[in-house]
Amino acid sequence: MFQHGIFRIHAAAPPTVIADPAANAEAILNSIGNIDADLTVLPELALTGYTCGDLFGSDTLLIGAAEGLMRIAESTRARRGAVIVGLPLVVGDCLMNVAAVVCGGTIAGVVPKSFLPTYREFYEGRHFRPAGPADPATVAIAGQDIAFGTDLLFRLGEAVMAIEICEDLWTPIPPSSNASVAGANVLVNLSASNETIGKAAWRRDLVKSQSGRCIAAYAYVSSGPGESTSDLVFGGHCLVAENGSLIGQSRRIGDGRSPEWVAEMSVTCDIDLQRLAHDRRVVGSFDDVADQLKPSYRTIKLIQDAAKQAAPQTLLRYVDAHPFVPSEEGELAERCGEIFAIQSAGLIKRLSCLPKSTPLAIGISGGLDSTLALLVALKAVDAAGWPRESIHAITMPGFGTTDHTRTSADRLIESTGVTGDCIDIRQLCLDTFHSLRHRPLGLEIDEHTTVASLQRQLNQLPDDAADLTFENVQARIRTMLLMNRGFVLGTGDMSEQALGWATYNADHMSMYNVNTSIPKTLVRFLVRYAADHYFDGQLGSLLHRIAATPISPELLPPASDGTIRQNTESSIGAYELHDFFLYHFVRNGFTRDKILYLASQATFDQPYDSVTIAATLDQFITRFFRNQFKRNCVPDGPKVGSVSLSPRGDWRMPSDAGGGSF
Ligand SMILES: Nc1ncnc2c1ncn2[C@@H]1O[C@H](COP(=O)(O)OP(=O)(O)OC[C@H]2O[C@@H]([n+]3cccc(C(=O)O)c3)[C@H](O)[C@@H]2O)[C@@H](O)[C@H]1O
Ligand SMILES: Nc1ncnc2c1ncn2[C@@H]1O[C@H](COP(=O)(O)OP(=O)(O)OP(=O)(O)O)[C@@H](O)[C@H]1O
Ligand SMILES: NC(=O)CC[C@H](N)C(=O)O
Repeated sequence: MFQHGIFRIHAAAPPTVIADPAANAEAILNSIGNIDADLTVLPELALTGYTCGDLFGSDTLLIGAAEGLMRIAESTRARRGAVIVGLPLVVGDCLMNVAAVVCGGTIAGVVPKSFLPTYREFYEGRHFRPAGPADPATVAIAGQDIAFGTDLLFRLGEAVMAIEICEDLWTPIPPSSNASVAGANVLVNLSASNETIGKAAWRRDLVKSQSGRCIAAYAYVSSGPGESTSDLVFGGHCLVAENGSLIGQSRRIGDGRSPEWVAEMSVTCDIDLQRLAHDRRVVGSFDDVADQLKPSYRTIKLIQDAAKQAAPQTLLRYVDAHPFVPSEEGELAERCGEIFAIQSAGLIKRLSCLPKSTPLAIGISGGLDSTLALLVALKAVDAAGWPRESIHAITMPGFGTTDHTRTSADRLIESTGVTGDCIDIRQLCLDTFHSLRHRPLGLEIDEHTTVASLQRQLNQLPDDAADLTFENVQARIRTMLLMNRGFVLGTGDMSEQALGWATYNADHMSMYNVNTSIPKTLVRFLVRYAADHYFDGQLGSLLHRIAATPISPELLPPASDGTIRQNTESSIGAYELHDFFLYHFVRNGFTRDKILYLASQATFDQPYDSVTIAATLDQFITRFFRNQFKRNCVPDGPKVGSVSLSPRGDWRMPSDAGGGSF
């Protein structure tokens, strides 16, 4: 068993020899012999082949299948993990289509198929009896009584496995639905599902949606092309899904890749059982149906030799370094389009509650966040039929404003047809320092100090000069000016809120914040998307220039060459790390150790060493807890994704909770 709740599943459709159990057992053992997995799943009736027809009536075939099962069971004495294989089994006076679970050298239990397809190309009812209330609780195999029934769950470490067989999944209420409510988190399907046009997509959708509905892993293995092709062709489609997402799938006949005939299909995937457990706890409605469940389930604990439990350390699961930014271009564009539409729709509705053409005030810094808010506002006023002039885009240069962002801001305002204004806030700030008797960055000021003289002195300060009041006064003056101008559109993004990287009651406050649920790592892609799809020409190129600007609050003076000195990421750590932590901390509820482990498996844009990653995570956790008081009074704004920090909707936490133990 891996650490951190990682459970490895190998799903395989080995070569099949119709009606030759010994050959099939041999092929299975050859196929899975070197596989190191917690669970190996093989197809429906894999020991005989699914397409044996009336040969299922042959004693020779049935005895051979039982012998094949014993061989596979024996092989698990020397291997890690459980194996689940399909075979025909005599139960009382009938023949049943079953899945046998073997582990640690023994047969742990047998689960029969509940729903037999006997329509169109299928006629299982001719050979088998479905599971039913009269089924025995045990069945004799090679002189041993083995647990038998659809009420069996198999526990291996943190995994609780339930089994269904092919058609079971294609019914309105698959048996795995009840089993999941009874505690199963790994649902297994042994299948023989032939390929016809469009069926693979349907099968994949069923697997994905059942894994999502049951908040579980779902492993599906269909018979391979070695089955008889008298009438049907089987593709060997193996799929593993986890809570609605496909984690991996094998090749299959008809997948459009050559060569078309592959004897053996398989896929190996790592499932995250801790993530599933977290999601089940969070979705409180998940087991509301529990008291309507039929008879209780029997749980069989699988025993394996302790010496064989050590697992490989290389994770097969892809750990996305940028969970908020899809790496595939098409998916990224689709996501940006959807998010931009949600942001605009949120604002359009809010506008509908205001007197027409109320001034919408936005502070335009030339940075990414305010640009995105402006673009959303443009979309919203256009859609609401308000004139663009109702947007009041105001630049408010201060002591730290650089020419680069100032120029971007001016050009942005010019090229969008909004009402523009520029208010130099420095005199107001100087007056405020006087009133507060505050020495900005330690500099002496008196009645002779002018904005120009103060700016000169500020520009000569060393790079490490710091003064929080100096920064906050500028931010608060800007907000005061905006608030007296109209309905203020907030610009702060979700990552800033997570870290508390905003001045309380300044850029933290607004009347509506369209960026409230946008992670920082996605902002530049949203701006680029808008540039490419809605605002082409000159404005489009300007937006691309803005998208390339370093992230900075520009509250401290620029460096002597006029460039941005205060780089946010060098103060608080890289946003790509913070967004990674935010996703796993809030969305998945993972521990510090688990987040560090996942970070060690991800490929970030920058090559951070483990010390930097750990230190940045500590900074994230400390800031996240310390700054809940800011999040507890944020303005309304649209949620766009599963991760959201709204104190009304998604993340309710006392402001005085300590993060010491996290
Ligand atoms: N704020 C945000 N801004 C931009 N992107 C954001 C984001 N939060 C998550 N994302 C991204 O969205 C993607 C999908 O997120 P992930 O956490 O995997 O989301 P997932 O659990 O797969 O759910 C996808 C969507 O379906 C919804 N869902 C799923 C299952 C059940 C229910 C229900 O109501 O019962 C709803 C869920 O709320 C979410 O909106 C990820 O790439 C994630 O990083
Ligand atoms: N020079 C400025 N002129 C007008 N508004 C400003 C100026 N500087 C900051 N603001 C306003 O304050 C908000 C927060 O500024 P800050 O620079 O701290 O954050 P930011 O997240 O980097 O924002 P942006 O990416 O928009 O610069 C900005 O989004 C903007 O609305
Ligand atoms: N073996 C089965 O139960 C096959 C039936 C299933 N509906 C399929 O076509 O894949």
